[in-house]
Amino acid sequence: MKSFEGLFAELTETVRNRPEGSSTVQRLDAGVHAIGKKVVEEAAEVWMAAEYQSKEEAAEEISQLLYHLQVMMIALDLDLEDVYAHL
Ligand SMILES: N=c1c2ncn([C@@H]3O[C@H](COP(=O)(O)OP(=O)(O)OP(=O)(O)O)[C@@H](O)[C@H]3O)c2ncn1[C@@H]1O[C@H](COP(=O)(O)O)[C@@H](O)[C@H]1O
Repeated sequence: MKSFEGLFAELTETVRNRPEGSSTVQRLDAGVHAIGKKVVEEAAEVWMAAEYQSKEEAAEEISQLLYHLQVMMIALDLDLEDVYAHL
């Protein structure tokens, strides 16, 4: 099973190698504004799933929000320690 750290390492590698067809590369190329919109959209989907859908659907939305937050971290050249320092 993938962890937060494992996904971040995978995305960092993906961005370094820029493989053909990577949606992560496309999202990063679209820039911070587009990534920010996706973060807000996924956060709203987490909220709606939490209130009106199943726990499993909420968990899936949360995983997608975590992914888009990691894309934002990479766009801003933040690493895990930069964020963990504030936890
Ligand atoms: N964990 C994720 C992940 N979570 C969410 N998403 C993206 O976020 C979208 C979910 O948003 P929505 O439900 O709003 O779907 P949508 O409306 O079709 O979204 P858009 O594609 O239009 O933005 C998915 O369709 C994916 O594009 C992810 N995309 C990639 N990953 C993982 O990231 C890694 C690298 O992926 P690639 O860059 O595609 O190789 C792989 O391990 C993937 O599993």
